[in-house]
Amino acid sequence: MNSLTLPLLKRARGDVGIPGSKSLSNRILLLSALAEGTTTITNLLVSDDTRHMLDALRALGVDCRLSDEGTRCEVTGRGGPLARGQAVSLFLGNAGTVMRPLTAALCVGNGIFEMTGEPRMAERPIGDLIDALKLLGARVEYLDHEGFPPLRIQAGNLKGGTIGIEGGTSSQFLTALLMIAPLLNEDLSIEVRGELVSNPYVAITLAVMRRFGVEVSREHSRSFQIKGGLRYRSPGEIQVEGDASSASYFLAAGAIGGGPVRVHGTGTASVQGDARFAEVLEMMGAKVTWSRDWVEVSNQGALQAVDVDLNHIPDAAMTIATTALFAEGTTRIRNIYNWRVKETDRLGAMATELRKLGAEVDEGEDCITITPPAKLRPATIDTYNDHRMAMCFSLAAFGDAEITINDPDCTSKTFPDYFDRFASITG
Ligand SMILES: O=C(O)C1=C[C@@H](OP(=O)(O)O)[C@@H](O)[C@H](O)C1
Ligand SMILES: C=C(OP(=O)(O)O)C(=O)O
Repeated sequence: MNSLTLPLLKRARGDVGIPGSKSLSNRILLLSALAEGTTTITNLLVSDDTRHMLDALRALGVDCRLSDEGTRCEVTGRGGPLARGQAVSLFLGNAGTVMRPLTAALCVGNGIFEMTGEPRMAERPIGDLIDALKLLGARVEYLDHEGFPPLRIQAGNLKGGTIGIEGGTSSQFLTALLMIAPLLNEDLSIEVRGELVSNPYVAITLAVMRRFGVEVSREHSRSFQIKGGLRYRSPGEIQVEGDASSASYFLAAGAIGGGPVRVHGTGTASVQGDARFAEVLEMMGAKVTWSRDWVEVSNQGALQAVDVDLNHIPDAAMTIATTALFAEGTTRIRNIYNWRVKETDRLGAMATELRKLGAEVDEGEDCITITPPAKLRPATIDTYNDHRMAMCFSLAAFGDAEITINDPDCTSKTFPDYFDRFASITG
C-alpha cells in the first residue's frame, strides 16, 4: 500500500494485545542457536527484523522450525560458535539487533561471512564494535566505507582480556560483546567508555544470558566480567514478552483519546526499559494503572507538556514527540542524539513531519522541542522507511485534521498488522 488516509479519530478505548518483543526475540533466537540443547520459543515476533535473524541462522546451518504462524520456533542449538565450511553472505535488512550481535558472534569459530543489508544499514555505525572485536583478534574488513557495513569477517579464535567499548552511539555494541564473551577461551572484562546510551537494553541482554545459564558480574554500572570457555544451555521453553515499544502507541492513544486503553503483554514484570514509557504519560497527566503484564491508560483532562531526558527509552520517546501535539505547552525531549543513527535521522525526520502539522519545532543536535498549533493542519506524513515514524504519526489522527501516512507497510520491521490493531481501539 502506498499510503493510508486515517479516519478522524475522537476516542480510543478497549483492550489490545501486542506482538512479541523484537529485542527479546532476536536475542533469544541467537542464544538458542549458540546453546546446547533445543529451545522452544513462544510468542516470537513475526516481522522483518526477526525474519532476518531466522534467515541468517538458517543460512548458517541452524535448524529453526516454525509453527503457530511463525510465533513458535524450535531451535536446535549448535552448542558453540556458528562455524561454516563455505563462505556465506548474509542479508540483514536494517535490523540493528541482527547486524551488531551476529557480527560479533561470527568473529568466533570458523568460516568467512559477508554481512550486508539495506542501503540505510550502510549508514549505521558499527566501527566502535569492530575496533573492540579487533582488539580481541577478530579479522573484519569494511567492504565499502570504514566504520560501516557491509563487512567481511574471517572467523577465528578470539582471546579474552580487558577491552573498552564506546557507550555513546549504541548499546547494541556492548550487547554484542556481552553475548559472545562466554564463547571465548579466556575471561573477558568490558569497560564502557563515556556515557552508555539506551542503558536498559543491556539489562535485557543480561537477563536473556541468565536464562541461558550465563551470569555476568558487574563491578559497577559500566564494568562487566564474563568467564570464558562456557557454553550457553537451553532453558527448554521460553516465552517472549510483548513488545513494550509497540505498546507505546496504544497507551498514548489512551492518553489522547480518553481511554481506558489496556495493553496486554507488558507491565511491571517486564525486563524491557520501554515498559516505563507510561511513566511519561503519567507525568503528562494521564492516569496509568499497572499490573504485572498489562498497563492501562485513561485521561479526563488536558495533557500537559513535559521536559524530559528520554535517553533510556529512545524508541518509545518518539511516541512522546507526537503525543506532545496534544499537550498544553512546550514539550522538550533531551539526550536523544542517537535518534540520528537509527532507521533514519529521526531528529530531522520528526522535526520536518511535525512542522507539516503546524507545530513549532526546534531541532537541536540531541534534543527536540515541540509546541503544538492551536489546531493541527491536514498533512501527508512521509515515513522515511522508518516503522516508528509511521506508528507514532498515526496519533495525529486525533487532531481533527485529515492525516495520510505514506508507506504504512514499513511497520513490517517490527509490527506488520499495526494499523489493524490501532483501528481496533480507535474505530
Ligand atoms: O538492543 C536492542 O534491542 C535495541 C537497542 C536500542 O538501540 P541503541 O542501543 O542503538 O540505541 C533500540 O533503539 C533498538 O530498537 C533495540
Ligand atoms: C532503532 C531501532 O531498531 P534497530 O534494532 O534496527 O536498531 C528501532 O526499532 O527503533
